[in-house]
Amino acid sequence: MTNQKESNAIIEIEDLDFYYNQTKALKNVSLDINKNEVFAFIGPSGCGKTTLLRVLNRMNDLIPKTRVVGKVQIEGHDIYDPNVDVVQLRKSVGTVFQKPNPFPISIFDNVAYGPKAHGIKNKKELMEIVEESLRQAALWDEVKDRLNDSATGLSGGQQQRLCIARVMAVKPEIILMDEPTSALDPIATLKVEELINELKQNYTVVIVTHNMEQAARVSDKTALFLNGSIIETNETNQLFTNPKEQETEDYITGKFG
Ligand SMILES: Nc1ncnc2c1ncn2[C@@H]1O[C@H](COP(=O)(O)OP(=O)(O)OP(=O)(O)O)[C@@H](O)[C@H]1O
Repeated sequence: MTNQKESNAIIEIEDLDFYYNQTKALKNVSLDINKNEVFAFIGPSGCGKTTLLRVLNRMNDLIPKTRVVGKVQIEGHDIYDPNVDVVQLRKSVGTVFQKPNPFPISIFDNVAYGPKAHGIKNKKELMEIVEESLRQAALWDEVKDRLNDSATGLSGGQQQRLCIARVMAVKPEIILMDEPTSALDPIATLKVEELINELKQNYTVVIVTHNMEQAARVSDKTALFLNGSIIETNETNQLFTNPKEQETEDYITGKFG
C-alpha cells in the first residue's frame, strides 16, 4: 500500500473507515490532496470512489445508518466536528453530479440560486456573479443572449457546464465531480475536460471517473481504489506509465475491472 503525505494539502484524510450500516465501504484510507490540483479517483465499480467523494462534503450524512471513523480535515478543520456548519461546508465544497441536473428555471436563476440562498439580493451584484461564473464555465458566449430562457432547453453538455457555473457562483474552494461526463457525447466531454484544466487555476478539483483516459488527460494525481482501499496514489503520468504496485499495473492494463 502506498499512501502519500504532503504539506500543501487542502484536504487531509487520515485512517478513514466508512460504514453503510454494517458494511465497511472504505478501509483505512489516508490521502492528501493539494490546493489547485486536479485529483482523480479511479477503480472498478463499487470500490468506494463515490463514497469517498461524498465524505468530503458530508453528503453521506443524508443516508441513514452511515458512520465515519477517522479524520477528514479541509483547510486544517475537522469537517466531522459536531460544531461544523454543514451548509457552509457544502458551500466551500461544491458538487457536480453525473447527470446534469439544472433546475427547471431560467439560466440566470440557476446560477443566481446559490448566491441568493446565501443572502445576496442586489441585482447588479447577482448579474456580475452570474456573468463571471458563466464565463469561468466557458458557457457565457453561448448563453449571454438567452439568460431568461429555461435551462432545460440547453444541450446536455451546456447543462453540465451550467451546473459547474452554478457551483462556482457560491465561490467554493473545492469542486467535487462524480463522473461529470458520463452522460455527455465526446465533444461535450472534451469541453468539460478543457474546463477542468482551467478550473485548477482557482479551485481544487476532485474527480471520480471510470475512464482511465480521462483521468490521464485531466488530472495531476490519481488514486486507484480497490475494494474500499487505496492501492496506489501517485502523479497521474507515473501511475499510468510506471505503477508502483502490481495491482495498479493489472488494473491499468485491463486484467480486471
Ligand atoms: N446508499 C448506500 N447504501 C448501502 N451501500 C452503499 C450505498 N452506496 C454505496 N454502497 C456500497 O458501498 C460500496 C462502494 O460504493 P461506491 O458507490 O462508493 O463505489 P464506486 O467506486 O463509486 O462505484 P461506481 O463506480 O459503480 O459508482 C459498494 O459496495 C456499494 O454497494
